[in-house]
This record gives sequence, C-alpha cells and structure tokens, in this order.
Amino acid sequence: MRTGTFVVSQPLNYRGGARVDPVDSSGTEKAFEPATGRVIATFTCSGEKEVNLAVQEAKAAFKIWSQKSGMERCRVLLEAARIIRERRDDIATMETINNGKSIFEARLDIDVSWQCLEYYAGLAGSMAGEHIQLPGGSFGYTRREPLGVCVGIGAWNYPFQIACWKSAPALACGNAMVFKPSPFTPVSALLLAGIYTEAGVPPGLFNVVQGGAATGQFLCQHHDVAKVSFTGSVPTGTKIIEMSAKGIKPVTLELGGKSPLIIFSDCDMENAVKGALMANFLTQGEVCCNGTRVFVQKEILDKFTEEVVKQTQRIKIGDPLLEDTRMGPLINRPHLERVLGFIKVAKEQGAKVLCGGDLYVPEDPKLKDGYYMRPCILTNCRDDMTCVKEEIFGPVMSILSFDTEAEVLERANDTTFGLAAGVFTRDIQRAHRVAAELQAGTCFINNYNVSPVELPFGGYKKSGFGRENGRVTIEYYSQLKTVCVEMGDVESAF
Ligand SMILES: NC(=O)C1=CN([C@@H]2O[C@H](COP(=O)(O)OP(=O)(O)OC[C@H]3O[C@@H](n4cnc5c(N)ncnc54)[C@H](O)[C@@H]3O)[C@@H](O)[C@H]2O)C=CC1
Repeated sequence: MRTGTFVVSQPLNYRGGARVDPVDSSGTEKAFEPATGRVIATFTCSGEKEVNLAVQEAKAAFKIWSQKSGMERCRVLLEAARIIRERRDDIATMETINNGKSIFEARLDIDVSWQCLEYYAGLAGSMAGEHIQLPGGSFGYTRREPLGVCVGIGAWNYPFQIACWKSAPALACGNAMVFKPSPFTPVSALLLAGIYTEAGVPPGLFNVVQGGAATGQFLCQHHDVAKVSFTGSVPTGTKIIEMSAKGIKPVTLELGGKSPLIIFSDCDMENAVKGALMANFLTQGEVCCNGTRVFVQKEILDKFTEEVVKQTQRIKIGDPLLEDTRMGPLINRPHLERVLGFIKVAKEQGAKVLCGGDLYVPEDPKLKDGYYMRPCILTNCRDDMTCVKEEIFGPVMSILSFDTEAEVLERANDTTFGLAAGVFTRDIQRAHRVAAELQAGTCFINNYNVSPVELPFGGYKKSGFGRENGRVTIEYYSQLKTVCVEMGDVESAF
C-alpha cells in the first residue's frame, strides 16, 4: 500500500465477533491520513444504545471466558500473538497511514504489541492463589478472580499498542473488554479485534466502539462496567476518575508528562546524544514519557548541544511509508498549530531556536497538505518558561544547563508530572542515587524510551496511577477472593 491510497470502507465498530455499524449515534467524526491530509474514514460515533449492546456482548462472553483455565486462555492469547507477528507489516502499514509515524517505528510498536500478548499469555497459566493454614486444621485460601467487563480508552499516539497493553492483561485475567480508540485513530483496533476472534476468543470478548468524549462517558458510566483503563490527557483523566468515583470503579490512568533527562559531564557523550534523540523525537515527539527537559551539566553543554543539533538536523522527514523516513507528520492540523504555537511563545519568553521548529513541506506533491514540521531544539531555556513547564507533545526539546547533582534533582522534580525520567552518567553510584531521588514512575539509566513489556509502566503525581505491563498489572485486572474454611465446630458467641 502507498501513501495517499487507503480509504476505510467497512464498519468501524466491532461487536459480538463481527464488524457492525452502530445502532445509534452521538455524532460523526472524520479520520485523516496525516501524511496527506486526506480523509480516510467518516464514521458514526456510538450512542448510548450501541455502547450498551457492546457491554452486553462483553458480559455474555465474560461468562464463558472467565470459566476457562489459565492455560486455556494462554493458548488463545499465544495464537493471537502469533497472528499479529505474521501480519506485522500489514498492521504497521495501517498504523502509519492513520497515525503518521514512520513505518520503521510502527513495526517496532507492533513487535511490542505481540510481545505483550505473549507475556500475559505466560502469566495467565501461572496465576494462582495462596493457601493459609489456620488453627485446628482450618484453613483459608485466596482466589484471583477477574473483574468482569473492563473498558479501555485509548489515545492516538500508539493506537494498536495501547489496545494490546490494555486488552492482553485484561483477557489473561479472564475479563472481557470494550475498547474505545481515539477518534483520530479508529482503524487499527479493528485489526486486533479480528485477530482475537480468529485466535478463538468467544464472540463479544473484545469489542470496539468508536467515538469521542460522549461515547467515552457512556462507557465509563455504564453500571455493568467493572473497571476503566485510560490513556490520555490529564484533564480527561480527571473526568474519568470523577465518573469512576461515582460508580466506585477502579481505574488505571496513564496520563501526560514533562519528564527530565539529566546528562552529567562524565557520561558517554555519544550515547547521551542518542538517548536525547530517543527521548524526544519518536512518533514526532508525541510520546507521553518523553524526556523533553534535557538538563546538561555546564562543562559539556556546548559540545552536547552542538552534537545533538547536528544529529537532529539529519533526521529524515517525509512520507512515513518510505523505509528511510524517520519522522512523519504530526497527528492533525490543529495539533501541529498548537505545537508551533508553543515554539512561538518560547521565543517570546527568551528561548533560542537552534534548529527546526518550523513547517516542513516535502517535495512530493501528494504530501503538500500533510502536517509536517522540523524537529526543534530550544536553548537559553529557564525553568519558568511555558516550553519547560507544559507538555508540548511534539518534536520540541528544551535544553537547560546545571551545575550540581543536588540542584538538578530539585529542578527535575519541580513539576506536577512524574511519568518518566532519565540519567546519563558513568558513575554507577550516582546513577542509582539519582534514580532513587527522581519522582517518576520509570527511570532510565543510560538509555531512554525503551519499553520492554516485562517492566511496569505508569506515573507518579499527575501522570496517573496504576501500572501497565509487568507482572504487577495482573493486580489491576483482577480481584482477590478469600475463602475461609472451618474444619471444626462453630464456636458461637451466643
Ligand atoms: N501516559 C500515557 O501512557 C500516555 C499519555 N498520553 C497523553 O494523552 C494526551 C494526548 O492524547 P489525546 O488522545 O489527545 O488525549 P485525550 O485525553 O483528549 O483523549 C484520550 C481518549 O479519551 C477520550 N475522551 C475524551 N474525553 C472523554 C470523556 N469525557 N470521557 C471519556 N473519554 C473521553 C478520547 O476520545 C480519547 O479516546 C497527551 O496529553 C499525552 O500526554 C498519550 C499517550 C500515552
């Protein structure tokens, strides 16, 4: 498939094991191909009735799925992982067309996705409770039970991967799921739904409803929904937690960030520069855990800055489906304008643009209406500037300088966010000391933005709570039942 050719012709909801059109509507949305600005789909957002049907399908499938043993669930998830691996290129192509990220990166996202299914398939078979001996031969035991129908609400930056990160642990634990993708990226979750069906989940176990805030609210407020797992912005996360509070439903919130990356003068410079690029420019900078506040120790500031600018200018921007492209378009026009707006304000507040930060128009005429910009590096930054305080969610790195470890730690932690952080140093004591002090859910030492599924991922402070990936996520998709067994007579108090 080439850029500029794809259109969606099939329904974009998935319910009861098949693609369907929604039975009612809460408006319509258009999805774009960011590379060309073309509309690739116009779809109906699901209304309350459609949401209810999807939840009822999930409830029925839950009855069957939750009765299966961990090993039975394991086998189905492994088969789904195998199909994803087999269709890696097709799924990655769809992701690139709808999101704009380079095909090179999209393929890596798909790898992380099937690895996630494999990982939770493995855990499904090993889930077990405890046996606790009590006096007189009595005993208790615990059962790890699923929650029921879980809702997943996704953001647009990693559409397929987010759907996998939420559904794999949910299904491994015996739950059913209704997933709502971002209306900007409605397409690839359907591929996952089809794959689960092919792999052998009961019809209705994984459903997709399309829509924006209204559809999301119907889902969160539904009385048959047991849990909500959300990835998105802090303001929407706040609304989700309010709705969950009313229904006493557990939530997982994966929200935004403004993460620090600290580069000490004793670092391996080549790796630190690579790390800074990884921390800022994947998926056009639209990554929640990006290390956008790059603190560089004074002694190496000039050398580091020179090298990071040189390498940033070499990033190949353009048609995201071409093999050598490393940066595609941003998600849509309003978001592109928002990111450029941040750069304008940064300049007004005294920051200096060392490279990029402007629109980019590729030579290929079919790309002229795409949402491209050049990756930007800002220097002369201060901690109180908007570009240093607020999440930009675009390819914009702010460089700040520092003198001492104590100073940089205080400045790095001076934020309401706490999703991730990074440190580059050759001093191992310092690396661990700094990681221990950083207020962030994930701390990278001498690397950045690697996401092995074995490691838990999630935020401190306003970046959310709960975790995705890793063994611990089982606890967020299951509940513990205690069974207390009396082997003697009842000693009544009456
Ligand atoms: N921590 C993480 O893992 C990630 C965080 N993000 C954050 O997400 C933001 C960008 O993503 P967006 O999709 O623009 O965020 P968003 O918060 O606008 O939307 C996220 C999802 O929530 C839905 N939604 C919106 N209003 C809702 C409501 N009232 N009730 C229920 N659902 C509702 C949207 O339709 C979408 O599916 C950034 O701030 C970024 O930091 C993005 C990706 C990953």
